[in-house]
Amino acid sequence: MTEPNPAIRLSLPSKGRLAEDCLSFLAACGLPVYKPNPRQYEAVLPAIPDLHVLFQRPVDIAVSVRDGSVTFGITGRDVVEEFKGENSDVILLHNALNFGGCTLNLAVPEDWQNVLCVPDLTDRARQLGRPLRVATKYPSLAGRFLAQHNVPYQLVHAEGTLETAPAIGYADLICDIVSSGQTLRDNRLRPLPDGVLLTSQAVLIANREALRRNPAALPAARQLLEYFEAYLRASDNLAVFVNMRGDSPEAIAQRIFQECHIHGLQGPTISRVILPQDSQSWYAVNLIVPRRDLFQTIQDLRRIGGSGVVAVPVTYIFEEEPPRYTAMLAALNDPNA
Ligand SMILES: Nc1ncnc2c1ncn2[C@@H]1O[C@H](COP(=O)(O)OP(=O)(O)OP(=O)(O)O)[C@@H](O)[C@H]1O
Ligand SMILES: O=P(O)(O)OC[C@H]1O[C@H](OP(=O)(O)OP(=O)(O)O)[C@H](O)[C@@H]1O
Ligand SMILES: [Mg+2]
Repeated sequence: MTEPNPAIRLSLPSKGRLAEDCLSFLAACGLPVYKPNPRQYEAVLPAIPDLHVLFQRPVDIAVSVRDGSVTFGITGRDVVEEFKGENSDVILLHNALNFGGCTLNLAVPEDWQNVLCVPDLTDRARQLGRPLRVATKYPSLAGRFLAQHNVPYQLVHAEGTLETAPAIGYADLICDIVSSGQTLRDNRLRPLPDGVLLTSQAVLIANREALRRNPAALPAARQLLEYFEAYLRASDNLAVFVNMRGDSPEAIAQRIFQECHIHGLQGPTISRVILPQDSQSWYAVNLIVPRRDLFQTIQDLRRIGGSGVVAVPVTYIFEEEPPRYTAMLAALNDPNA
């Protein structure tokens, strides 16, 4: 096997919520990661042998890609937004990898009865006669949001479980990640409905200058994006096969166009079923349909004479060009960026 190119680095989460889901996502995309030694912070991705895979903390991934020491990274959009800095070289290659979904929220103690929305925080600070102490690991995003909403605030930096800060007494409220909301409830905190700073999920980022400097990284970017896009597009769809009587493929297509809600990606593929003796003509119809439309599709196909509907998962749907790769090339060629 080719040795990885040390200059083309992909950093993946080493721990926390994203670590396992990231490896499962890559494997499901057909890009499994092989870690020769479980204790080592390096690995290979046999499908893209040029890539040198590293493992880092999610925050450190955002920082390493920003600095250019790492070319590509998969981490949460929340940490990318917090750490990318002004006029940064971080470019978002894929903004929705469909795991690590969460929001960054302001949450207050449940018993703050008069605080139901963000503007109420300003009144609360006035009553207390001092800025509100906000515990967070996102000082930049939290500071900007609170300033925009004219809330007098003082940030309290905290590591570990922030949700205990108000009960212990070293902060008044928190700004942290929420997913199911269970951690907030366990700590008698309540999210403010208009206090959502950001919706996050796992994203693929790259360093613009590292890509410009090293054109050998472009085929790796292309392959990552091809597989990610084709896999994510396919995971929402099913391939449906059904046999149908009819005089001709065109006649069956007409019935489908007139009677069905679902027509497939471009249109149905219809091919003749060869029978041992020449009786009636049968045709096999193939369609790609959104998973959520399966029930409707089965009913539609039955109504127009379909029999024996088979539905199977789709692994990949490749478009002619991965749109996000084209967008990446445009971002690299933009002389103002
Ligand atoms: N409950 C959650 N559900 C879904 N995604 C989450 C959740 N909590 C965090 N994330 C995502 O995972 C990323 C890493 O968070 P996590 O708490 O796992 O990191 P960590 O490595 O434990 O960091 P730290 O040591 O600072 O706590 C976050 O930046 C966010 O994008
Ligand atoms: O809304 P929920 O579903 O309860 O999830 C939110 C919690 O998840 C994350 O912490 P995590 O559990 O990863 O632990 P950590 O504090 O050690 O990072 C985050 O920091 C919240 O505390
Ligand atoms: Mg954590």
